[in-house]
Amino acid sequence: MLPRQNSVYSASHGFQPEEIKEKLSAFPGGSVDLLKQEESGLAVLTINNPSRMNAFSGSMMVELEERVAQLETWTQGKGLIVRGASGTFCSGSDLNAVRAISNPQDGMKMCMFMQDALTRLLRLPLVSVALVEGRALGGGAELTTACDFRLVTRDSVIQFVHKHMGLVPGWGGAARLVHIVGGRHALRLLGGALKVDPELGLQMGLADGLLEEVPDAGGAERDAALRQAEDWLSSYTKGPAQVVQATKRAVVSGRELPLTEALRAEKEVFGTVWGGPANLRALASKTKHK
Ligand SMILES: CCCC(=O)SCCNC(=O)CCNC(=O)[C@H](O)C(C)(C)COP(=O)(O)OP(=O)(O)OC[C@H]1O[C@@H](n2cnc3c(N)ncnc32)[C@H](O)[C@@H]1OP(=O)(O)O
Repeated sequence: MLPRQNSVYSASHGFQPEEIKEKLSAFPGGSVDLLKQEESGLAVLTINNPSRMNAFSGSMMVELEERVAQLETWTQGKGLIVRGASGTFCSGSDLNAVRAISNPQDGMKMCMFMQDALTRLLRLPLVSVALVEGRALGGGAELTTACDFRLVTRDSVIQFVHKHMGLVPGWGGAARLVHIVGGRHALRLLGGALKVDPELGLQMGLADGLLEEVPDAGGAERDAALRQAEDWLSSYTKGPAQVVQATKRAVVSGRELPLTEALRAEKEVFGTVWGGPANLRALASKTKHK
């Protein structure tokens, strides 16, 4: 199979996704649900395993990769919200599955598979937001870093508990955390397994916004958090999908590539919108930026 354009690993790194998918599928439970709203160009990805605080079973890891593949081909998409079901984000990998694949070979394969899926998630040409309600622990904390932004609710805690588990992040979370908060804060969060409440998250730059509390508790409050996240995201997803996607592509290049390569990549992206329909419309209407 040809390596995917946005993948981290290929066969030359010993990456055999089909093999690890088969192994992971032996640990079922829960689901990863994708709801695409064609009209608005917004999608909601829900990590859904409430009886285990939305921990990732093996089959959910496989489903996550499948949902990312679906989003990679969504030409009309503009934004993505990643959330957990039933008012909590995600408690990391399912410890029952982890125990069963705790040998080094399977651990490395699972690590490559999840790093690859989450890197492709972050590289999607969509503006992505993790809506963090309740707890985001271990791999759940890593998942929040695979989104462009993090919005948190008053009750939220993001905690890289890996050190307490005798681990370090294995889903790409350490590398991404350093990019988000810098090496010093990343070392504090990983080395101290600090509980990041909204205040600390905002102060360190891990959180991009605190959502308002809505007095009516329960299901209505959870929907209210989703509505608020959609409103927040809509400032960045206004306009044609082609322009939103081009903007995100230019940022991904700038974020990941050395300057000369990033500039060349930006030129390629620029070529996709220069003289395009949105550009011609703006020129014809003599847009003023007051
Ligand atoms: C590279 C990836 C690294 C990783 O992700 S390692 C995994 C890191 N995550 C953890 O260690 C989470 C361990 N769990 C906890 O700390 C607590 O369950 C947690 C999330 C704080 C919730 O506490 P409480 O609100 O008191 O609820 P509880 O403990 O009764 O949990 C409810 C049920 O959910 C289960 N659960 C929670 N997190 C899980 C997980 N990661 N894997 C498997 N099962 C998990 C928990 O065992 C309990 O199930 P049950 O009701 O006893 O059958």
